[in-house]
Amino acid sequence: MRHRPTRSALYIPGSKPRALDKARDLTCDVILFDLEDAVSPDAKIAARDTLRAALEQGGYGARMTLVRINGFDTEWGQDDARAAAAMPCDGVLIPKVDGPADLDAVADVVGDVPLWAMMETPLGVLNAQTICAHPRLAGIVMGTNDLAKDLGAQTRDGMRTALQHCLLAARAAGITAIDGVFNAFKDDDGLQAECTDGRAMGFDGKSLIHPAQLDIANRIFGPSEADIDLARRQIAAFDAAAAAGQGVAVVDGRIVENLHIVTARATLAKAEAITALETT
Ligand SMILES: CC(C)(COP(=O)(O)OP(=O)(O)OC[C@H]1O[C@@H](n2cnc3c(N)ncnc32)[C@H](O)[C@@H]1OP(=O)(O)O)[C@@H](O)C(=O)NCCC(=O)NCCSC(=O)C[C@H](O)C(=O)O
Ligand SMILES: [Mg+2]
Repeated sequence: MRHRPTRSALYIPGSKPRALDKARDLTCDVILFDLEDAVSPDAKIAARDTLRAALEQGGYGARMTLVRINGFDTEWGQDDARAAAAMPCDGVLIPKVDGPADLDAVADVVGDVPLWAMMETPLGVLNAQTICAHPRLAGIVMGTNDLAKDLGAQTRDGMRTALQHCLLAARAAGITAIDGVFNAFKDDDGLQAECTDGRAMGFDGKSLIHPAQLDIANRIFGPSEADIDLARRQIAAFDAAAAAGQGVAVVDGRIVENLHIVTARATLAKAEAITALETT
């Protein structure tokens, strides 16, 4: 079960001290410290030191901290990986993963640091099963901008098969899956619709580009009061049914079986983990 909250995963350019500082007070569950696309080529080398200093200074609380490096097919990738391995972070996020060999190559450089993969190339999506089954992989983040570019997709629906295929692979491997970004960061209605869609598909959270997007993602990917109340009532009804020798209960006119109790317990565990994170 994935109990560490990942409702909101905010990209922060590793080259921007002001944004790195601001992130200490933001309500994101995951911070994606970026050395890749959010950093211009002329700022990439200096960004490593800027980011290392920010992480060493700390203040990011219990949020999950991942460092996105440049790919090993670029001049920066290997040095980024070496630098990230020495930073106090929870994992290294690898862009444009095409197959498990890309993970092996980074694993050889970073040692025991957990790996995360950006799923954003057609080949990577086709190889999602072997990528997600990699023993070092802790989670995936969808890269819908790169994916749309490579597919020629003009809408989210054009990427739906890829999104669901990657989600299936992540679930089969028991790892976390975070949805792609919504670029129009001033369009709250659009973000809400896309978060609702991602949650309905099964994603654990949404990657974000601006602090203004945090509240919507946290609300939609977190259990609501109604979800928590239903989970509690399902557990109570099922326990009562079991005590009476029944294998099935009924709540709000719907059957409740053991598998629903697994989901209900996960909902309560997620709510507790969110409360713990927010009070840290
Ligand atoms: C999109 C932005 C360039 C907008 O920046 P800005 O014009 O500064 O916005 P605001 O003036 O509204 O900012 C208000 C304050 O918020 C801070 N801020 C802004 N963005 C962030 C952030 N991401 N993290 C932390 N803090 C942030 C500003 O500093 C302002 O603070 P203050 O001065 O104290 O008031 C900008 O949001 C941005 O750069 N966003 C990140 C873009 C990014 O990371 N892009 C790459 C990742 S997306 C991607 O690559 C996905 C994937 O690979 C794919 O293929 O899909
Ligand atoms: Mg990308």
